[in-house]
Amino acid sequence: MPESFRRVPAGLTVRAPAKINLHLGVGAPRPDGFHPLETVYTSVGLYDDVLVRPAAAWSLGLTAADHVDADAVPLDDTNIVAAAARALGILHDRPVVAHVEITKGIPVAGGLAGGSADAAAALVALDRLLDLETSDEDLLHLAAQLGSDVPFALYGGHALGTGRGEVVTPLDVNDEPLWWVIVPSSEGLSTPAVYRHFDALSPDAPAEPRSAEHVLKALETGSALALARTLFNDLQAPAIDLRPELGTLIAQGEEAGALRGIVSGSGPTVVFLCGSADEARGVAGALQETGHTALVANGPVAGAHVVAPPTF
Ligand SMILES: C[C@](O)(CO)[C@H](O)COP(=O)(O)OP(=O)(O)OC[C@H]1O[C@@H](n2ccc(N)nc2=O)[C@H](O)[C@@H]1O
Ligand SMILES: Nc1ncnc2c1ncn2[C@@H]1O[C@H](COP(=O)(O)OP(=O)(O)OP(=O)(O)O)[C@@H](O)[C@H]1O
Repeated sequence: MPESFRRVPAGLTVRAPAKINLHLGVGAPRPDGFHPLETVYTSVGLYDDVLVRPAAAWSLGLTAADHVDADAVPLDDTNIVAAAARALGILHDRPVVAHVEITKGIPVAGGLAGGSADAAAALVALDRLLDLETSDEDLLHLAAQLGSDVPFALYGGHALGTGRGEVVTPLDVNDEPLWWVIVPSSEGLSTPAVYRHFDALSPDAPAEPRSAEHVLKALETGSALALARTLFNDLQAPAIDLRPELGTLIAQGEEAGALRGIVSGSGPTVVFLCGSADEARGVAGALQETGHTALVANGPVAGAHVVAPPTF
């Protein structure tokens, strides 16, 4: 092939999903301030995309869906995507620069790990763009440095999380699709603030977090109803104490036909597990009529993955 026909790929897009904690058991804080967790993560089809293009200097842009508060995302060095680029640069001892464009579908500070999804997507995208050939082990290590939820965003699927949430073991369980209605709030909640409120409300929390055994058994059956009965979140009580309207919302969605409603992670997003796609659409419609944003999504879905072929 003549040299003039050889084109250098101009960019690629990596997509990463939101997460929901099917079980979130939280223990008393460790000496480093983090809380020991036993959690069961699942990924859902609500995504952020990270597009990277070759560039001589670092730049970061953002486009956001209507239900996402774009103003709440910093575009300076404090963006977790910039931190991901710095971490890759340190590992490979070279500058990691690119033009990066985040397209956000995951609400900000919503308990759905949107920033973590961006970090995981950026690690994969920048690694590919710059041919860094980072090993999976190193990617997971960098992910854990960036945040407790970031390793799971690389895996997707269903997984057990231990440690502070960063030790992820993929679960080989029934992959029947689960149907969710996701109801974000217009204002986010700070994850550290919700953990601090957990400490204030539960001064005698046991060192060991509550076991995920019931959710794990229910997942094996593939029954959404069995799973609904076992959903559990230790951060729900502090999140509702900070935002009492979340309790009302949960009751409203359950009355509208959801099998169960629960606060997602540190909140304030509430997620409703439904029996089918039709039931999810019905619950979403009922909540939309009362003025809520209600998104229908299913899962589990893949973790961070390339979605667009290189553009030329
Ligand atoms: C609530 C969850 O989303 C459940 O999966 C996660 O535990 C939060 O994970 P994340 O946002 O990736 O959290 P990180 O960025 O690692 O930590 C942010 C802050 O949350 C608190 N934090 C987080 C994880 C953990 N196991 N214990 C904590 O106390 C700490 O105050 C920490 O400074
Ligand atoms: N790329 C990013 N996307 C969203 N927020 C970011 C990003 N980079 C930095 N941030 C900051 O991180 C904070 C938390 O955002 P994020 O959306 O990850 O919260 P979350 O979904 O509650 O996370 P988690 O469920 O992991 O606790 C935001 O308020 C924002 O200031």
